[in-house]
Amino acid sequence: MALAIKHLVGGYSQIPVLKDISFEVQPGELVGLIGLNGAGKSTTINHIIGLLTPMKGSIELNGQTLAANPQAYKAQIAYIPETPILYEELTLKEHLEMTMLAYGLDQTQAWKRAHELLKIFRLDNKLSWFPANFSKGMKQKVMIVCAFLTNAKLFIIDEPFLGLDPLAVHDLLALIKEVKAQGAGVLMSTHVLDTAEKACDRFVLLHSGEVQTQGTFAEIRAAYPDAGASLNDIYLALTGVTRDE
Ligand SMILES: Nc1ncnc2c1ncn2[C@@H]1O[C@H](COP(=O)(O)OP(=O)(O)OP(=O)(O)O)[C@@H](O)[C@H]1O
Repeated sequence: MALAIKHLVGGYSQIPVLKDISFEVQPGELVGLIGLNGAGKSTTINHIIGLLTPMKGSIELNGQTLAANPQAYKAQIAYIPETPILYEELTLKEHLEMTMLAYGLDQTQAWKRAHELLKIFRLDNKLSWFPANFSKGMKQKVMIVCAFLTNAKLFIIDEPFLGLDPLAVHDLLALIKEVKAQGAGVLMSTHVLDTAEKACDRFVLLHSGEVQTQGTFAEIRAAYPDAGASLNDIYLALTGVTRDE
């Protein structure tokens, strides 16, 4: 078991946004977190990374909880937010050094890995650049490089496909495959359902703060045989929206 969310009720104030959510992400598995705007994807992620505290239910990561052992829990997670969060006063090199320090990585090994990742994302000649000089996609790539430097057990990636060029999407999917093969779990929220259909091992479909359905694409298609052939069709049918509307 990597991530286990059980009966999570949560949100931002007294009124819960998430109403009794349960799902798991197993080691070596890429799970797609799918849902309309406002369905509760970011709220779920905010609970997993510890920005929000559950009102009810539990979140465990390899047996650790945030409440019992915050350091051990957080050390297992690498998070790539939808909107890149970088420090304006730090260079790319300093961002990488900070990640290495924060995760207690061996500098020699980590720099070897960093150079591979920087080359993949064509940032290898930009180590002295500040975030102000990067485009939005380049900032996203910096966050990807920092996340994949770590030996995290769980990667959480919030909508990676909208700001990245097709080559970077391809390279990111290859990296995900690599960390999955090493036993990490990956939870990815996205609206790009055709890519998700091909890449994800399982799906959790959220609707109005509830898990509407979950399973592999084959399982979901078998459960809703009349809903359509693609994840996009099934999702539109399940949320009650037709293509003609
Ligand atoms: N900071 C906040 N304070 C109060 N309510 C919030 C806050 N952020 C989100 N919400 C509410 O929580 C609900 C779920 O929002 P959430 O951001 O989790 O959706 P989402 O599935 O990530 O949507 P999107 O696809 O637009 O990113 C919405 O009703 C939203 O209005």
